[in-house]
Amino acid sequence: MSEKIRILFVDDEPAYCRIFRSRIGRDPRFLVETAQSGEEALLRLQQFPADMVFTDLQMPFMDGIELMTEIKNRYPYLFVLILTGLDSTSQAVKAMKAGAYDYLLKPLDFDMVERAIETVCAHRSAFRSHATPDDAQRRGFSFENIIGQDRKMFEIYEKINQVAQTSATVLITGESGTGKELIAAAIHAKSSRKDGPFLQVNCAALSDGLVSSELFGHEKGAFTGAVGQKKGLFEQASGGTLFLDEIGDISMTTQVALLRILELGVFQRVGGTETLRADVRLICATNRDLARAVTEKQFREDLYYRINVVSLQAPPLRERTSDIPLLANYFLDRFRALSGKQIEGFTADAMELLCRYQWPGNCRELANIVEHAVVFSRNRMLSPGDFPELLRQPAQPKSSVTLTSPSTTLADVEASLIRRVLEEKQWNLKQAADALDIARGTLYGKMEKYSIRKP
Ligand SMILES: Nc1ncnc2c1ncn2[C@@H]1O[C@H](COP(=O)(O)OP(=O)(O)OP(=O)(O)O)[C@@H](O)[C@H]1O
Repeated sequence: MSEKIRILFVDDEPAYCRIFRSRIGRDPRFLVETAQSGEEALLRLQQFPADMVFTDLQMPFMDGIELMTEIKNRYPYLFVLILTGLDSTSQAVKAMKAGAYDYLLKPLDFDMVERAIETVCAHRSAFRSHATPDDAQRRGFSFENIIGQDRKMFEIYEKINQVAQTSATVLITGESGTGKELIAAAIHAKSSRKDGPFLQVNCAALSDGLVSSELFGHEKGAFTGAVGQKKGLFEQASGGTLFLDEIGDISMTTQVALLRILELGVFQRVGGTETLRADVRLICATNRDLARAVTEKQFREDLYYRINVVSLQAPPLRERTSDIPLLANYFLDRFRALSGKQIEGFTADAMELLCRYQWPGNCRELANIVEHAVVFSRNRMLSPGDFPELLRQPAQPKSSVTLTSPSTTLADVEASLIRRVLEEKQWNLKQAADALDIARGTLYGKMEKYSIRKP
């Protein structure tokens, strides 16, 4: 570790700042700065390019979560760790959901602090490999073109590193737009086959007949239009990796042929008799529930087990909201460069909007929305008005829960009632709490619990 690790410690108690500085700052590997409020921390960060921030949760004015949100907006690549007392662990959970890397209990155990710093450093350096000078400020968050610093993503990176060393067939599952193709490309790039080809095919985009000929090739005259011999992807990808996207959509006939390749390592071109040997690492992806397709007899069970030797699940974006600012800025950089516009960033409101939206189309949808905003915005900062109305709509119309629906739970009803009363009271918390006959703190807690926010 040649460079010193820069740590900003934020706590409104000066004594805590002193202790932290003297205990952690005496380690030659670390450089420590302290701040006694969220506002001071933000000022400090302008001069002190920290690698990580430790912040107390409860502070007057700007609390730890507000500070973290602001930091994530301005410096999406920064790791934030939250310090909390035993009495406020529920807040710590909230902080984790809002993107904290970890939380530590107060009074601080400095061995734990050191371990936390070392874990952050390990993650940073393990995934730093592809940083270019332009990426400098995003050190550690790009892993083979995959952007993300949520824990779930680090788990993916670790798994990619592990499976890349083997030749096992990998099944990547996850909703559309979660980056399955990037993960497949990363496995290839990290593997010993990296100098060989990486080819991919979207099975859903091809008709049944075409999939077979695309994968295995065909002989001249094998079918109408087969005017010459054609090598399939299994031959073209020899020595490399073949990525079969939307594997759940292939026909039973193709499933049998694939099974043969996986079991015996051989195949034949369509219309051919020659048995060819495949030297290809196979990575498959699907956004379908393949296990279910197996039970419904739409997918062969034996093939399912063959392709599912190692499985990797790409998390949906709504489950790693802490990555939204990072990704939004990444896409902004990309499209700003293409458009030549001088857009500086996102307003806080705009970022909040992006972080609150559910992203059914995941990273692809985020990329599209940022691109659209960059193309059409006339402002230096992207603001809520630059984004589609869709983002401003509440996730679900919770205020209209059908009480007779068998799936309605007590929590649904409570959330619905709270939302309705808040709307009636124009989001005046005191009046709403009075109307519901609960304390304002309780109302606030329930709003947190059900993610109810003023639109
Ligand atoms: N973690 C990420 N970092 C950077 N870009 C991402 C990330 N995840 C997805 N993207 C971008 O989002 C788009 C969709 O990603 P990708 O094609 O890998 O998703 P997918 O899961 O394979 O989708 P589908 O199931 O629809 O094929 C691409 O432009 C990709 O570059």
